[in-house]
Amino acid sequence: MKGQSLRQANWHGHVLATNAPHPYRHWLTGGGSLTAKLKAHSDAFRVQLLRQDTAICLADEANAIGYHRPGRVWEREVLLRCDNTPVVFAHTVVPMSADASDWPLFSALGERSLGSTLFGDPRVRRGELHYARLRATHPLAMRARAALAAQGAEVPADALLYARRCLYQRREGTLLVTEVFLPPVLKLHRNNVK
Ligand SMILES: C=C(O[C@@H]1C=C(C(=O)O)C=C[C@H]1O)C(=O)O
Repeated sequence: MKGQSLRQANWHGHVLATNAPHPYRHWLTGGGSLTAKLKAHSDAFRVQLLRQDTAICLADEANAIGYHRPGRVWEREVLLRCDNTPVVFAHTVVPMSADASDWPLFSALGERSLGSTLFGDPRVRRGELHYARLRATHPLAMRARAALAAQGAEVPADALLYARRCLYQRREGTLLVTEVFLPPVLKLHRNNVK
């Protein structure tokens, strides 16, 4: 959809135009694992687990995971850190109907990257990437800001937060990953080591 730029977060089919200049394009687009990409742009990569428990999914993600209305899911939230700087707030939800055979490693991930279990598993199918600019009041924008504030780091009040979302499927299971990119990600540079 040429020319269509990023739109406000309601996720429905907003495709990042391939030609529109966008500071976050490098991070919002592209296949492959975000973990791998972040590792290539830092000397030290870490997943900081914030929470992994059951929760009620967000209103704008219920439909994407096959729920008719917001309902209980397994929820995982992490900060991805490059050289100890938080650069992504990631939020993943899995329907409660999923069983261990659908996502065998999900429940015990800890601070291992989810991506390390998704990419390279031939049974995992990755859906389309959807993009959004999150309103300041979007729950994930607020949670990202709160997570950073709890770490003593601030996201400038006027900073626009851009996110992408992708549905993964494996056997009968679905898993929805939302990655909120934090302004410091723009300062990363590809390292020459790898
Ligand atoms: C899906 C990936 O896994 C990353 C790691 C996550 C985690 O550990 O919870 C969540 C989202 C991703 O940014 C990836 O590396 O592409």
